[in-house]
Amino acid sequence: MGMTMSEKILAKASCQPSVKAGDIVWAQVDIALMHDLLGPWLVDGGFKRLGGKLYDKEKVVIVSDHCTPPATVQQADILKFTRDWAKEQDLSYYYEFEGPCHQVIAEHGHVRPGRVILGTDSHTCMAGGLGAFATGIGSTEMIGVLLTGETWLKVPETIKIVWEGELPEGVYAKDMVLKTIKDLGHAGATYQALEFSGSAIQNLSIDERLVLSNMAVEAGAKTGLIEPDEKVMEYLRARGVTDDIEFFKSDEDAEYIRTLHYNASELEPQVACPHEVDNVHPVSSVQGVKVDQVYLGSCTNGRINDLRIAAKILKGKKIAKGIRCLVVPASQHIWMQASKEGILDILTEAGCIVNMPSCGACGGFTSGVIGAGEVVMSSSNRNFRGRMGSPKGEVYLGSPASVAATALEGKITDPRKYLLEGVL
Ligand SMILES: CC(C)[C@H](C(=O)O)[C@@H](O)C(=O)O
Ligand code: SF4
Repeated sequence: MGMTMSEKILAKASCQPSVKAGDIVWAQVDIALMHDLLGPWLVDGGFKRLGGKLYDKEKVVIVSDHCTPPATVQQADILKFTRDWAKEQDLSYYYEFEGPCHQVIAEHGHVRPGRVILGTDSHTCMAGGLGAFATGIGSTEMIGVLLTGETWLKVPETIKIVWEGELPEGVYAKDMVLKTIKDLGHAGATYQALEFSGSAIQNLSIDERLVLSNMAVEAGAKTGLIEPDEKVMEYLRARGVTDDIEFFKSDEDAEYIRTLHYNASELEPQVACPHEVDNVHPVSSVQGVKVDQVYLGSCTNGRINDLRIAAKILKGKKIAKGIRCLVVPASQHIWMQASKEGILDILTEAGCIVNMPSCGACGGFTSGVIGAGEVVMSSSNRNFRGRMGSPKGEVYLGSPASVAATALEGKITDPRKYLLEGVL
């Protein structure tokens, strides 16, 4: 019997010729990722009581992103603790004020096909878009990883998600993943891996593939993998990775617990309505809902391609009166690129506020929180009650194009209206 990508990576990580779904393995961890909010200040006590010696200072990566820039003294204290801890442990890789951790570790070449990446953040699964087995763990579990470089994992069953055909203009990876989550349900893939495949996936840029993997956890999945290809190598080479890299691909006769088939050419823009990510409807049935704020950013959809799409829609126009449009590039690198391309000027002239790369507004941690009764259209990955502030607020999720079109009209709007002349 053949093996899936997850099975192959976990066989390698546990030094076995083969493993199958359901096996419990001791896996060696290639990258242990922590961020400020769920990092050192939580693990330090247990870590020190158990010896306090890191398994490998080259493999532990910390990114301060959730408390940046700090809005309260408590956040400033957490940030300081994190920074001091990274210094005390003499870590080779500590990043702060650069953007959300998942984007930052991808840009710095820490994410590579075949690696096992465990992080104290649920969206660690984003690294699956580059072919890594990546998943979120709790801070307590992280203590064991920091000390030993290993942890036990149950090899997940895999659900295959096949997208064939060509995406129509104005429809993006975000719409694909929202549709997939709608069908799976927000707990429909619990402890299972998603594997995205098919011609529509192969045709996606790396930036777009990362959107799919990022949101795998919103269906409860352990991870969301995409078979690596030459595009992945180009992405890594552009980020200074020169090593030879082994690709782990699923065998033809690998066993899947379930397969879902989709035709991308039939898809229309999708919107997740409050307060669950699987409460997804085509934009045509949600349009007209009035918003107070739009948010374009996050590790899900704050990359350069996302900002380019928004700039295309907003160029030479003004956002609707009375609403706020927060734009947060997903990293400093993306900020600089957007600045070079004149995108930040276009967005600012349209009336948007461009904030520094951070998790701050995505989860209502440091900025952009909403009050009772306020409504947001967001390009992020979660719309849980209270996600961006008041539990009496409402968050809708859509693609960057849907977010930009909504900013123009002040109400949820089909982006194809601005991208395709004469179609709507
Ligand atoms: C703060 C943390 C619990 C969280 C996560 O793990 O995903 C955050 O990054 C998010 O997106 O909600
Ligand atoms: S989902 Fe938002 S809060 Fe969570 S890591 Fe990504 S940008 Fe940060």
